[in-house]
Amino acid sequence: MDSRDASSVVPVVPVLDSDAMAAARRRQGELTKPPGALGRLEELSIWLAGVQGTCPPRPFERVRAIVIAGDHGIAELGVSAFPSDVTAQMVANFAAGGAAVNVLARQVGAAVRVVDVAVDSPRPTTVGGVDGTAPPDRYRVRRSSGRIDRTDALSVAEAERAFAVGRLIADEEIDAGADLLVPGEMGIGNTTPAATIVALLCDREPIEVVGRGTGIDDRRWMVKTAAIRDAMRRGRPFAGNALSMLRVVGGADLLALAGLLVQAAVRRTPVVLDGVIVCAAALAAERIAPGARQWWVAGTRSPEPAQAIALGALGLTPLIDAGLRLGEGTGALLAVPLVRAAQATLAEMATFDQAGVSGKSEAVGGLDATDGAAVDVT
Ligand SMILES: O=C(O)c1ccc[n+]([C@@H]2O[C@H](COP(=O)([O-])O)[C@@H](O)[C@H]2O)c1
Ligand SMILES: Cc1cc2nc[nH]c2cc1C
Repeated sequence: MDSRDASSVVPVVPVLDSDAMAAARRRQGELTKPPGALGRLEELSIWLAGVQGTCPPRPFERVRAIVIAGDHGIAELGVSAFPSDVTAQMVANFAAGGAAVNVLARQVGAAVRVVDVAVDSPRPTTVGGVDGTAPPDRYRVRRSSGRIDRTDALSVAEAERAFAVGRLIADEEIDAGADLLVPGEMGIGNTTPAATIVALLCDREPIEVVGRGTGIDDRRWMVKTAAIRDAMRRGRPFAGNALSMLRVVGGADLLALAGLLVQAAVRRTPVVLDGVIVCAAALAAERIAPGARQWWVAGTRSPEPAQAIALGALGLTPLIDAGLRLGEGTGALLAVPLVRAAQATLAEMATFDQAGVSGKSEAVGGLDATDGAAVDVT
């Protein structure tokens, strides 16, 4: 996992289908609407053609929300408004179908899978596999990740395992037919390692990345900022190697998320990104497997400052900005109807020719068919 063995896990990421994207861009210009009038739906539809390799793109049939759960030793410092016990309690709530992610997944016809990679409990708190029949030990890396201000989050072996678990989850889901993945997470304290990773990868100060997480007061904010500072000091020597950095100042959940995001790209499967933790993992994943970001769309804007920094570095702009700061994949699930709308409009709208509508634009200033529409989403 350190520089000597990182090369063994650098996967090759395929590129989007540029012919399908060109066809989608052309078709957008022929549909019965002024050029660019469907705003971000147009750019999204072109991206969908690129990821599916076909124009028009197909409707999504199997959307999967995958909540990666893990605790963090740094929580014992008081960097969160809640105690670590809440992680396991929320995992039980996910299983019972009572959490926000369950409700929002039902709204968009997605199933929720919860994976305990490092919850602070003696035994795994979740069932295993796509259908809940695999041994949960297969996915569990350890009991809570280490306290990153003074120890490594994981050993080298644990980190390799966590990254492999994320890749395994993506493979299992895609093999079972998933055509759109929505990764989320649950873990008290996890905004601290997420902010640390973004600061190190984007060369920012702790004060620029620290956020209020679950809603901390000023006293906890100061403790959290100092924790990020101390963790950054430990992580800085690894800033050139994203895998090692996740091992030292991230955690099992962040590594599993990074593995899942990389493998989704390798398997040509689109992903909707959620809040600050998923985006921190995505930033690291793009460093591990350059080009992986082409396969992701940013679903939601989080008020956490590190998320905006991560997305800026990835060149991604969130589809919605509704003030969500829950995690679990909830913000990303809210964006799924927009992704579906992009597919449906490109696939189902009539062209000017078909509808007998005059398609010649008289816009002053020569409004271009690509204005506001065919922007490069990579
Ligand atoms: O997704 C986000 O941007 C987000 C922002 C703030 C908090 N969270 C969630 O809250 C937990 C982490 O917050 P904290 O304060 O314990 O670090 C974790 O379970 C996340 O899912 C998530
Ligand atoms: C109750 C609760 C639910 C959550 N879901 C994701 N992070 C969370 C943090 C808390 C505290």
